[in-house]
Amino acid sequence: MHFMTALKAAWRQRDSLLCVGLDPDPAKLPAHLAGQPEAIFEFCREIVDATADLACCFKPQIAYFAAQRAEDQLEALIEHIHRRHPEVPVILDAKRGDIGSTAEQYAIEAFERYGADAITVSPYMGRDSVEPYFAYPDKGVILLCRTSNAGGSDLQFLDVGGPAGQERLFERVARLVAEEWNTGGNCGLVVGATFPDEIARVRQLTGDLPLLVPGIGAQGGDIEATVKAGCSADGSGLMISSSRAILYASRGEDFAEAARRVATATRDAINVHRPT
Ligand SMILES: O=c1ccn([C@@H]2O[C@H](COP(=O)(O)O)[C@@H](O)[C@H]2O)c(=O)[nH]1
Repeated sequence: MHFMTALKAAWRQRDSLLCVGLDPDPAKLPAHLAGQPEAIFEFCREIVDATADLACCFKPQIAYFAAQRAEDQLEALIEHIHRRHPEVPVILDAKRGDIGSTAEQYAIEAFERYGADAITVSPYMGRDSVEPYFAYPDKGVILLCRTSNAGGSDLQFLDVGGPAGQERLFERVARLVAEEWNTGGNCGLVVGATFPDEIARVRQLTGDLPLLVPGIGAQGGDIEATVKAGCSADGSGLMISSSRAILYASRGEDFAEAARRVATATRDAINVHRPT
């Protein structure tokens, strides 16, 4: 199924714009799992099973798995999500960016090895660097636009000119993706919840394009401001991502129940502000 079709169905069926981020940090795993050979998989599997009915998508961050030589556990986790929760799409947060021939390998890794439904990608090497991902017509390609970190402004706020004589780099990215690169209808953009004014600007420039919005929870982004700035006309359009606040709600044996409680509260806090 096309990533966008699956995402829209998950938004609707689950009545949720919450993306559950899967960033398994070995230093924060519950004590009873630490040291076990498949600890990362087991931890994430329990989180996934406890939150799947609350989430419009899952977002494993590849660095947390690769750093622990746990790519096999990432493969097993995505396979588990597809088998047990086939209606919840998986975004591999990899932020890849390289010349076309190397991007082809990254695309094989994300979509064929891991079986991800979508990937995050940097747009800064230009169109030919993202085309290999577009060669997979059913897969989502989510491009960095206005990232959630403060230092994102160093470059993303640079004035690059443009039709009106003044345009910030993230605005150019938003326009380029919405107007020129999204010919297959499979693009989205990353815009941080820590910058609601920029979310509103990106929404203004991109119509109904799906936005992946990290930065609530541990990074302190404002849920109400995010939802009001970013929802599309039909009250969807957002994948609002939270990782640490959900994953580490408890370090005890009740970690999955605690994660479910936080995920439920986050989904509800988002829904309160959605236009009806
Ligand atoms: O601009 C960005 C792009 C990606 N991320 C990723 O999202 C999560 C955020 O984790 P929290 O624990 O919810 O803060 C993490 O995987 C980042 O790599 C981002 O934060 N900002």
